[in-house]
Amino acid sequence: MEASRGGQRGTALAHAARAGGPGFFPFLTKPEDDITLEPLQWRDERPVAQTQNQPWATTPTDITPDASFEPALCPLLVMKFGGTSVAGAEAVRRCASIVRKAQSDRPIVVVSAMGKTTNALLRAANAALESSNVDISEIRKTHEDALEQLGVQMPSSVSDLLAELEKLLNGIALLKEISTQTRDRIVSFGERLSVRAFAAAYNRLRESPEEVEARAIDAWDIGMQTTSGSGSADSAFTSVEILEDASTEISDKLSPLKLHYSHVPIITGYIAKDPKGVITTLGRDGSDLTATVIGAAVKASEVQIWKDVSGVQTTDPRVIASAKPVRILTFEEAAELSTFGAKVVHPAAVLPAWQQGVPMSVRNSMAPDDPGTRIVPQLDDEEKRERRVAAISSKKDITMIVIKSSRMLGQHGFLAHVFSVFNKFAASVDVIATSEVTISLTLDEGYKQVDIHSIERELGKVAKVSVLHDMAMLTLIAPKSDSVGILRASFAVFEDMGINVEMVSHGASNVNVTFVIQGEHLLKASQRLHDTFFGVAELRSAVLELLASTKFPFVHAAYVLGLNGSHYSLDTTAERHYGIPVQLPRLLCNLFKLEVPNTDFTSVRIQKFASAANFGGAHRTLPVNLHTPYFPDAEARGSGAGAREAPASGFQALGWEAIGFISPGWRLAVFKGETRPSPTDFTS
Ligand SMILES: Nc1ncnc2c1ncn2[C@@H]1O[C@H](COP(=O)(O)OP(=O)(O)O)[C@@H](O)[C@H]1O
Ligand SMILES: N[C@@H](CC(=O)OP(=O)(O)O)C(=O)O
Repeated sequence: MEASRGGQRGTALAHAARAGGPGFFPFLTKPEDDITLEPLQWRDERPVAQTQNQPWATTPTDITPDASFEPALCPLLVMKFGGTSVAGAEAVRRCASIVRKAQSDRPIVVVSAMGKTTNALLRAANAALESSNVDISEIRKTHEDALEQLGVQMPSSVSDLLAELEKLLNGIALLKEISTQTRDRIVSFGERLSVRAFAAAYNRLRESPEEVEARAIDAWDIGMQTTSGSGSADSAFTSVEILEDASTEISDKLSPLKLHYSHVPIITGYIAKDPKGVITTLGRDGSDLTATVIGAAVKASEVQIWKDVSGVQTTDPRVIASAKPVRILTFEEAAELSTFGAKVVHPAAVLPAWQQGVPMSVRNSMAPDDPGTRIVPQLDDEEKRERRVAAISSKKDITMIVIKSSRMLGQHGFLAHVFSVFNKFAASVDVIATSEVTISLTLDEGYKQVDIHSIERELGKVAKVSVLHDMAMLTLIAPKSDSVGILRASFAVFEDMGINVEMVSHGASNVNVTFVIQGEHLLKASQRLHDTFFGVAELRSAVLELLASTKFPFVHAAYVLGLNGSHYSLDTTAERHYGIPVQLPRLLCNLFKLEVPNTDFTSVRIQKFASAANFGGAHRTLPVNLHTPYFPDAEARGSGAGAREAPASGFQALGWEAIGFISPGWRLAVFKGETRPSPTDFTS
């Protein structure tokens, strides 16, 4: 946590947190309730791999060995490298050396297609279909160049695969048709090529013949079997499911490595076969699912998802540059985050690891020493205290359907009928709200093509139906226990921006609040919400930094500024008075606005604790602190006695509403309404 970053600042943050809230204004925040999570089978008896890749892992001595655990069996570590992490020779070499360093943890490696190869394969298939143009030069070049730059001779398996791919595309060009199964077969080449290149790169790094060799493996050869069907070309959706028995077979195939780590398996992500031997895919970004299914099957010490970002960020860093890393998430939070649009892990991938209690992490292959994000069953108490909003995710291309019917009034079966229509057209509903006569719900069109017209026509027989296209969903991953403050702060943002919230889903999940708004507002609203929930920590640090570095020649340091809407009327005296850094009141004011939106407090004042003595009674001060209430009564003011305990009512009688504290020794005074204290109220 940030508290460990430095002396005064650290203490202050820890102190503020202890005072009962995550922010500077603990007197205005409600104490946090516990987050309740689904019960999990947490296998803490398993040995945990111990490497520099897992700085948080418990030491083996912390672990009580399970009597049923075969001592000679050592756990395996699953490491998945996404396409962005293996986009070229340099990237592949970097990842191979990350794996090599983790060798003592017996890694099982899962690799995606290099860079954007899956997209290139889909383009090649379309070109063959639509213009009989067979061209694999882009795909060939990606792999040939990488191997050449790695100083590796082209493995015959790679040239064989390229030849097979070309043949397949020629077939499509000739027949002028492509089934979804054939399309899955075409995209499977991406992963089949990349594991062979990765294994070759790994073996090139080996320094002695004793060092274990890497072996490229197609996932179906270790038992990755699904039902029949196909994956979507452009979304995480797939119609296939991994067969229940797959887990036993995967375990049978890979568990011998626990006893004798004979080779580094480099396994294709994303692809599988059905029982008839037809190639299937797990949906776009499906390699994460391959990794967690393997991790769960072998009860891995951890499943690491290596990407090109330092773990999960507070929001998509490509969209909002000020996104920050999230250090820890619960499985539940990670699952909600990816289901509601964050490209963190494949939406289905968290579940297998969660069910088996196998910890996960999201790491950065460009910065392997960065701890990234840990995904764990539960937060500890301190982490819970610090948690407000963990992250924000969003989805565009959402369709909202509003179904109005008086038939709903007091009737049963109406909802069942509505859902039967969605079922008939295989449309999956995301968010839903109902009233006596209206049902509002959203469909994610980006996820899966849905025949909206037919749904509309069918529902139109029993109700008035409106379809709103181009809607967007903004989801805050935040504990339900803190939802009042979060909803208040979010609505303040929407109100300020004049954005209509069409639908809110809150309470259905322990950890998420979802707003449906018009798509055109998405970017700006995400930015503002992100500033609201994640600008605070930065501001807090900046304020404390300034306070720490400010030498107050006069211990009593004020000043006052307006908080009128977005206009800050910085007090003109601030710069001259008491050496207060000119940016401090503004920072403080911004911080206050973020933490306590919709406030009608009009001024903020900072002061040094118990300062009166230093003035020898020559000034007046109001060192009031709601947590340790002090109040200068009439006699005390100007007496030099400084802080005296007094009832807050006296304070309010002056029209001054509240005072909190910033850090030990510093107080923050906040004044309400039109009362604007004059500097003479504070100084002699
Ligand atoms: N909340 C988030 N945290 C981290 N990355 C995110 C988030 N939302 C979106 N992303 C994006 O996801 C990208 C990584 O996804 P992707 O390119 O599919 O990785 P990979 O190829 O490793 O699976 C990041 O570069 C980042 O821009
Ligand atoms: N190659 C597949 C599967 C995958 O998981 O890729 P990545 O790990 O790069 O998201 C895709 O592009 O969808």
